[in-house]
Amino acid sequence: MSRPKVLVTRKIPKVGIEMLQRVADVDVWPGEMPPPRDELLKRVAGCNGLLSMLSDGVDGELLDRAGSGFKVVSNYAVGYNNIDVSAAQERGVAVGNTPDVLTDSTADLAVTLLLAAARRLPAAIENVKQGEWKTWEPMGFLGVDLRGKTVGILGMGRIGLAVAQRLQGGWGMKVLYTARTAKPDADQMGAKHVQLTEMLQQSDFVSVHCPLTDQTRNLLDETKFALMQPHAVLVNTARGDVIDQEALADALEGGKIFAAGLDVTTPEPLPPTHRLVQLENCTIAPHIGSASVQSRDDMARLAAENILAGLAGKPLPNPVS
Ligand SMILES: NC(=O)C1=CN([C@@H]2O[C@H](COP(=O)(O)OP(=O)(O)OC[C@H]3O[C@@H](n4cnc5c(N)ncnc54)[C@H](O)[C@@H]3O)[C@@H](O)[C@H]2O)C=CC1
Ligand SMILES: O=C(O)C(=O)CO
Repeated sequence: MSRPKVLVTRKIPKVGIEMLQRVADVDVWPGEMPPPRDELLKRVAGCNGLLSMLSDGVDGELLDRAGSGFKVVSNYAVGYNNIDVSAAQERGVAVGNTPDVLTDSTADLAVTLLLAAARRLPAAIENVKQGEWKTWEPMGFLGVDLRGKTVGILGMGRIGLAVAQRLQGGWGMKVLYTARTAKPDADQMGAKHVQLTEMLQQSDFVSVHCPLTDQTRNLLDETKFALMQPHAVLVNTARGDVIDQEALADALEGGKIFAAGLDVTTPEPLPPTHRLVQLENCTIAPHIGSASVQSRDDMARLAAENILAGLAGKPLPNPVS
């Protein structure tokens, strides 16, 4: 009997590739850049499984191109807004992701961005690099403190909760959160479930952790920035499209908020000429939330486990629906 075929759209840690190679013929796209769409469609034809990245659009066209033997898509990410899950379900294709194993690394990065933005660290570092550090400056690089302040968590899931725990435990911060329903884990730590408007009005820091969906696209727009406090710091490690990027740049430029720390943007990558990159009060990382050796190895393992289960016609260990 011939071995199944699996396409992996970028190099991932070898633990995942080796797991797949034990049962399947594995085609790993060799490029550092994502495969262009036509190449992706060409390579997926005749495959039985696809290990995809968050930048690969997995839609009806791709699933049809894969053919009738196609069984499973496993995203190398917890977020799966790049996958048309309904289209997969209609075709009997299972979809999986990699939750939990990247929660701590992403929460750590959110707190890092929050601190860096609050203390204007990138601008201060740039000052040293440019040889502009002349003396101890009483009024230089004044930032905002965290102790006892209020953080609003938009999307109190796994990562949102981990961020809330860090900020409450480390800096005694009061936690507000929005969610469609109250979250027992959050309520247990004393976090308060509120409406988005109240959260934005009352928070000194806002950290975004909801998935990108039709409901959350551009959720933070000009009207929402108008509610925020001028000393507020906004952090986004979820998806760029949850925030209207032009409205964010306006808010940062116009002093409607103090600073932002972003791990995700629209577009990605963000060109160096983009308004947000030019702003001194906008700290941007190139989507590295889960980029620790441990998390990326674990993601590879989980993503491969999903593929192996899907090929065997078994329920995926980490299915999305
Ligand atoms: N920057 C990075 O490298 C990473 C980014 N992510 C992003 O973070 C997101 C969250 O990941 P997890 O915490 O593991 O997911 P999760 O599913 O555990 O948490 C998301 C939470 O958002 C809530 N939510 C959904 N719609 C909402 C809305 N309209 N308003 C308020 N809350 C809403 C959900 O109920 C859920 O509690 C992912 O979907 C992904 O986009 C995740 C990992 C790494
Ligand atoms: O997992 C995700 O959703 C990411 O954005 C990258 O790990």
